[in-house]
Amino acid sequence: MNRAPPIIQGALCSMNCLAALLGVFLGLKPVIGRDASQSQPNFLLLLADDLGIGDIGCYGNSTIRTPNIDRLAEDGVRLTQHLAAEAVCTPSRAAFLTGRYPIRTGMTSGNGHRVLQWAAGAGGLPAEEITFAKILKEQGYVTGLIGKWHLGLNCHSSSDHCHHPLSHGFQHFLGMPLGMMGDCAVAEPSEKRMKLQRRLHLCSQVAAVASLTLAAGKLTRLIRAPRWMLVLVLAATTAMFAAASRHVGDFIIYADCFLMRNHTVTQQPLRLERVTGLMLREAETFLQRNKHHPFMLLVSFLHVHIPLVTTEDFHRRSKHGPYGDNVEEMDWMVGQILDTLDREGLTDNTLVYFASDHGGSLESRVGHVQLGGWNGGYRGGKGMGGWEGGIRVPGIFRWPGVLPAGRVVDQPTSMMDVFPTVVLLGGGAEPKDRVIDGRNLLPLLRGETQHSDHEFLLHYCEVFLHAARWVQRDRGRVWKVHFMTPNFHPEGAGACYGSAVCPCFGDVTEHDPPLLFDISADPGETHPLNPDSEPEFHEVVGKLRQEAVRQWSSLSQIHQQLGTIYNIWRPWLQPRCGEFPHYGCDLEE
Ligand SMILES: C[C@]12CC[C@@H]3c4ccc(OS(=O)(=O)O)cc4CC[C@H]3[C@@H]1CCC2=O
Ligand SMILES: [Ca+2]
Repeated sequence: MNRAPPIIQGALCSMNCLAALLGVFLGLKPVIGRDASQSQPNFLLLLADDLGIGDIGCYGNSTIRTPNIDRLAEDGVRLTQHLAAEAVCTPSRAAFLTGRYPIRTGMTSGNGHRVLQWAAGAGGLPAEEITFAKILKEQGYVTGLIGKWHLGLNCHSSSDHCHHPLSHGFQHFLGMPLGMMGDCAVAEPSEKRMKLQRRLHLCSQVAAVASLTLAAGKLTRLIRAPRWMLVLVLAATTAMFAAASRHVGDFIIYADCFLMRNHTVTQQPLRLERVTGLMLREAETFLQRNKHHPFMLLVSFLHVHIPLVTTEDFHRRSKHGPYGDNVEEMDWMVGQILDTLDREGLTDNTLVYFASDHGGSLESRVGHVQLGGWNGGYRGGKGMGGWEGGIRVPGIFRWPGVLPAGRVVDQPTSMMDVFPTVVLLGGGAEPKDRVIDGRNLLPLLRGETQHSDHEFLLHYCEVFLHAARWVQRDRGRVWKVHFMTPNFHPEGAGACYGSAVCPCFGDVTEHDPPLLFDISADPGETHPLNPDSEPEFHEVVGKLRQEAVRQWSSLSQIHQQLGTIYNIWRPWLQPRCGEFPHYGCDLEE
């Protein structure tokens, strides 16, 4: 790495000293040079599922009430250009936990699968990947995960738990190994059921046509077979597929929608009406039990993913239908957890972080009722690799006395930055044997620097590079180019209505020259620049192309964990409780 010449080092040193003095003036405690064993802060990480950045008050929403999240921002630092590494769940969460782009960890695909699709699939976060939970555990932290995982479960048998949270540094787990889905409530819109049913119908139609062809062959004496055999084949295939497609919904509820407590399946199928209370109670007991010990607790909400499971108390409370009710309930849950932190005297020594795994889903709607989130003034949403609405997420940090209250940071930051930030604060070190793409956020959060440590951020959709961002520090500008964008349906609609998410390849437009935006001046990506309007067009595009090639050549060969063979349902990997023929259980009180 290049070292700065002595004169600049001197200047940097005095800048740091000034920043430190300013910190003391503002009442902030120094954090550098702390004795890790005495002052390891606790970490409470709160992660929403599918929440749009425009859905909370402190990011501009004036109709959904989120007083608890807003207070977190008032008392801490709010990031306005905080970015998920991908616009869907599995790759984004893998990057969050490892600090690495999903293309490095294999937590992506090149075939349209996008996320892990079955709890009984074989793909998942590889054992050799290092999560911040693993490092913090080694540093003496008690680590816990409550809620959604979606990073795999088993490799070879239904209980090897090779990808389970407890194999990745978490010591306590209560939650859904896959995550909440529309199909967990047999509700509309469905994410998997409809597609599976469509496939089964297609199969039954093919079988019917084959049987009819046989019949015709027999009638014309071209094929020899007894008539009863034909009738039987025709009836059996259509009955089988009709029955199968009718029971697909029940099958998914059983196969994917269940709770695990550590290594045991404790509720199958999940009892939707009880899960919010269960998660809250678990968070409370975790905080009480570990208040005398450094801890890291990740509360990975099942809110605000469809089917928008909301308790009776919050029904029809918001002005935004079932989605708004669900956001308001999640905000209330945040308040309950923060209250516990207060009651247990943990607030001052706990760094709290709040974010969403990616942007709100524009396609989640039934008729004209919108069931997905709103991404403020940003274009696009969940599943769209490059457009800002899919990847720009809320990002709030609070640590009283250490981080300035009410600070707003507009610089680009990534959810991958949480990895080095918590690892270093916890007294650990970043792994040296692999590329870590995240950057320590502490200097930026404390105001010791005004600049993002990222010069480039690349925005992949599966393995396809859809867009890239360059922070041109000397000019204070943030550029973004789009190499590919999804084609919307209907044309110009702003989303891929009729599908769960937009595709990453195939039905996309490749831009040559790429679309260029000055994100600092045009965050809504409304005015693409061209070589005539922007003299730096070719320089910026060239720079970003060069970075894309540089990063591509730094990758090593790796198995795609979301590829088809790892991402299909394997009966022998199916976690279950109960005994044949009475599968299912409820061991949670
Ligand atoms: C439709 C699909 C199966 C469902 C896949 C899906 C499910 C849940 C998602 O939400 S989250 O990212 O976990 O929060 C996202 C997706 C996106 C891809 C969907 C799959 C495409 C092919 C297929 O059969
Ligand atoms: Ca999600």
